[in-house]
Amino acid sequence: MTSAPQHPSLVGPHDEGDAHRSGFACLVGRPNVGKSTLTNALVGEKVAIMSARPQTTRHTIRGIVHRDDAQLVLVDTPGLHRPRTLLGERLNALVQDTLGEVDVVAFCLPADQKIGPGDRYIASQLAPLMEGRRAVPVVAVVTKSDLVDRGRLAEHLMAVDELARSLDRDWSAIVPVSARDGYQVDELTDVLVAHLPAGPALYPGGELTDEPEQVMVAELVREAALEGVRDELPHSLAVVVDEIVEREGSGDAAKGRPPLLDVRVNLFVERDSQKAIVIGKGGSRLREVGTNAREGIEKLLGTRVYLDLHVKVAKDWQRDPKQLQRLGF
Ligand SMILES: Nc1nc2c(ncn2[C@@H]2O[C@H](COP(=O)(O)OP(=O)(O)OP(=O)(O)O)[C@@H](O)[C@H]2O)c(=O)[nH]1
Repeated sequence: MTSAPQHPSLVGPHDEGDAHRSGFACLVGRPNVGKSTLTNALVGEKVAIMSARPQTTRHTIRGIVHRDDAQLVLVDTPGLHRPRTLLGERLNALVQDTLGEVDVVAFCLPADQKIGPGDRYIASQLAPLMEGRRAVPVVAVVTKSDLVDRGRLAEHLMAVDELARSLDRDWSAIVPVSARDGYQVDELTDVLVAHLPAGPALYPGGELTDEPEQVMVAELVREAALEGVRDELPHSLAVVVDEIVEREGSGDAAKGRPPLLDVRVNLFVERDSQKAIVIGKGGSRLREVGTNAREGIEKLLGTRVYLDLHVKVAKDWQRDPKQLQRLGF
């Protein structure tokens, strides 16, 4: 008796239909629909910063799904929303640019919420991308399926189908998933991979993300700085990493002592009153922010970190194009 190979895809030559595929997928959807959680479930490790509150994902964070037969690069976009400030407009422009370049778009609609104006707005933005010679396929992903029973899920799937029809389009597929339970996450990967062109891996093996370390460090500091004061500083905080440098002579490979990194970070707020909130009485809050953020940064970079935080006031940075550029938006 012969036993089946454990990894069939590793054994034997690929025939034509089995060619290695690689490319980009972009997750879009209203804030809080589960894009970051789904990215993490697909990639299998925590790469994007998650939050119970909407709109913390400001940067395009990519995770990479490595398989023997494919490499899928995921782009987790900031929530596509109606622009209110210049920053909002920039984010939307960024989203549109990203969408035009990817091989497939995954449009996330949560199972536990009726389709609303926000979803319709995004669908209307996607519609033009879905036609013409360079049409981008859009897969409708029904997230958080674990929160509803089968009957409601079936109803929701029909409503999602109807949403495309109302725009005279068709989704390439409709896939219900639960990132929490892992339900159909692999199936979704299969569906997305099927839309990628044949090609070699775009990024080397073990690499999980091509997001510059600096952006991820900034996200960790931003998360820690907003903890507990989001209502007071909703969108008024920008975080920029000034430098990450290894302290000379700090590491000793022979003794297994990792080097110490000096990480210098600027936090920009819009008003003096906000600066006071971030710093706290006698600097107590800022110290706490530093401790919490440092823990995450040490995990991310895999070494000891000395975190140096500076809070600065940059008036009305959200509305000023020059300031925005300086802050990396
Ligand atoms: N029950 C359940 N909850 C989920 C699932 N996926 C995400 N959530 C929760 O939904 C909330 C929002 O998830 P995120 O992944 O941060 O949503 P997002 O779309 O990335 O949000 P933004 O960054 O604001 O655009 C979090 O509280 C998650 O725990 C799921 O599959 N099932």
